[in-house]
Amino acid sequence: MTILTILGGGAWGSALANLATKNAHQVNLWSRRSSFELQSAIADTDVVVSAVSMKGVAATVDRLLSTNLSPNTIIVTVTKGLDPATTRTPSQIWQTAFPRHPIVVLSGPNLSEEIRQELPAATVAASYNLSAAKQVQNIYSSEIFRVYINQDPLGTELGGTLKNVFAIAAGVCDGLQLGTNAKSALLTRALPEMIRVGVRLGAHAETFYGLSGLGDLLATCNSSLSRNYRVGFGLAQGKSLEQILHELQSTAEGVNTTNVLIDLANQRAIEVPVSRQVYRLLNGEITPEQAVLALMERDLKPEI
Ligand SMILES: NC(=O)C1=CN([C@@H]2O[C@H](COP(=O)(O)OP(=O)(O)OC[C@H]3O[C@@H](n4cnc5c(N)ncnc54)[C@H](O)[C@@H]3O)[C@@H](O)[C@H]2O)C=CC1
Ligand SMILES: O=C(CO)COP(=O)(O)O
Repeated sequence: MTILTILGGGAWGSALANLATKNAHQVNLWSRRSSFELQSAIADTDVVVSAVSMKGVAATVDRLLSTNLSPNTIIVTVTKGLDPATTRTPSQIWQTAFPRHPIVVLSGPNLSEEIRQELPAATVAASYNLSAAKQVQNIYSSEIFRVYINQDPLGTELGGTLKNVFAIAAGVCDGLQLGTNAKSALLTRALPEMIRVGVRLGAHAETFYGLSGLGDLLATCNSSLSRNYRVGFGLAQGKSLEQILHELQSTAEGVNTTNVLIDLANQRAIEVPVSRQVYRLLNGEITPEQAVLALMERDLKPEI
């Protein structure tokens, strides 16, 4: 039996707590509204899982730094976002704050509502520390949750993060009823765009063809369970971003990720045509129809 402490009691943190409990592990679920102190939640813990949204990562890191976490504790991050201040990923933030702890990224096509219903799913535990990735694989694997491992945490994390931008675009595509051809073209062109960004940031291209890249892209872009998809769908219906986010009452990381991604793309001259239209749409510069037209009228070029 392993003792886990899950930080963040939102949709994903709760689902991950259930998965671990069903595997007979001891789980402490802590959130900033908990009545007990973080120090007591992490006493004797083997694994800390950070399941807070991007806007809570810095504060959660600070809180954990103020505890006396045992140096052997594995830190798992499941946040799919980018830090607006530094453009860093959550695992990079955790690794900087806890340089001696093994950091594992857990990411894949894992819509929390389906996991809650105990439908079968697969995911990836990725770390530079293979032994830590294997421990997380063993902790979480079950007949309903199949966990693979790899040694590209950055690529694994960026797949789950960047696909949210395209999930917004996919929601627009479906909301405007553009058809199956358009949707297939969008998802296919999304993948090289994710790879272009990922490789420039130091990730391996192959990782994006796996569960955490293509897998999560397909799941999120094809499901109305996805909050990011619902953002795009709502924009296509003429709703304001503010209204959509108010109705969601939950985290849609793609909005912040798009803004940070465009900053990064501008700084490093990375070509991100689809993301750029999502950015212009989210920032009220164009309508959904104009975004589609802008993509169709780009200069003609070879496919690869
Ligand atoms: N829901 C899903 O299907 C999946 C979500 N994720 C990722 O997991 C992360 C959390 O998502 P959800 O649980 O779905 O979101 P949620 O909106 O249900 O919960 C967000 C969590 O973050 C915490 N939080 C927010 N701001 C905070 C702050 N300033 N300080 C401390 N804690 C703060 C909240 O208390 C809550 O526990 C996101 O990055 C999301 O992309 C990853 C895989 C699946
Ligand atoms: O990352 C997810 C599924 O893998 C959840 O997607 P949303 O955040 O768009 O709901």
